[in-house]
Amino acid sequence: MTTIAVLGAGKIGEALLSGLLQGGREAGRLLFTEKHPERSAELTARYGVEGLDVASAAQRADVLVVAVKPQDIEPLLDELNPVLKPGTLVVSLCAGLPTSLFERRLPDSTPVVRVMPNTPMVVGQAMSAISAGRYATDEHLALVEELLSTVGQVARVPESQQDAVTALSGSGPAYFFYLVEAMIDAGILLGIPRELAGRLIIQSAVGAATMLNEGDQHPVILREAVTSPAGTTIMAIRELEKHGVRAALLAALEAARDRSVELGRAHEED
Ligand SMILES: NC(=O)C1=CN([C@@H]2O[C@H](COP(=O)(O)OP(=O)(O)OC[C@H]3O[C@@H](n4cnc5c(N)ncnc54)[C@H](O)[C@@H]3O)[C@@H](O)[C@H]2O)C=CC1
Ligand SMILES: O=C(O)[C@@H]1CCC=N1
Repeated sequence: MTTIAVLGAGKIGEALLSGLLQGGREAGRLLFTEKHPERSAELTARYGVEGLDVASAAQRADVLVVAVKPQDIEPLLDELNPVLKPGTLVVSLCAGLPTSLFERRLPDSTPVVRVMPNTPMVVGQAMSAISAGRYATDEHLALVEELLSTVGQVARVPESQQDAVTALSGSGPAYFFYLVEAMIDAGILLGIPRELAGRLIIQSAVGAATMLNEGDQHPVILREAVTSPAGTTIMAIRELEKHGVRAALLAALEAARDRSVELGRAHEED
């Protein structure tokens, strides 16, 4: 069985470890590195997974999953370069960083797969998009696909689409959390106690998501079915249109895509 080491066990690194364990992977086949010792001890206590240094992880693992912030990639690549075993698959979860950066900074012909996951991985509901680097074969892609399909859905995309994907599904959960937060505030405005407002909105979100996921109807049809002539919903929709919410979403996702491009450019030909 493949041994996987997560390099950088922060929010998404932990989501992956916990998702893989829930998906049935043995703790003994998972490793992680973490530069903060207290964080490392906390994760070992929580999941029974061993934390170690980068050189030992590179020796023992078949797959190294890089999950540090894009801004922290340089020192990690410097550390990894001299200790990487030939043929080890490097999987990057880093927003914006192209596979070419890893290929340039790691030993010749290192297979690299770029992934954009998202945090619903902790509940086995991730959306992950994967792209092969220059030296990654179809078998490498299939291995990453198999691994990530235990924690959610996986789509193969050309690497040229990864910045846009980052704006859509990578950051996507944050937009929904933001909407839920704002709608709960609206409940407070309307005099509903916070706990009840939370229940009403969260269950509405779960119900709507299930209809989108399990039914075969377009979101427009589903929204129209709620919008009665001269009813309540159309009054709310008019306000959303008046305040440019659709245009705001288009601009927001464009800004997220642009930031992903910028994060990659910061490491061009260093
Ligand atoms: N948080 C999210 O929703 C998503 C994050 N990502 C990507 O995942 C990566 C990690 O993001 P987060 O988990 O949110 O960040 P985070 O800051 O929570 O985690 C990064 C972890 O890496 C550790 N670290 C940094 N340098 C290290 C090194 N040289 N060796 C060992 N550990 C080191 C840090 O101590 C920290 O715990 C980023 O590149 C981000 O773009 C991708 C998709 C979604
Ligand atoms: O905000 C970020 O940069 C990361 C990448 C996608 C989601 N979170």
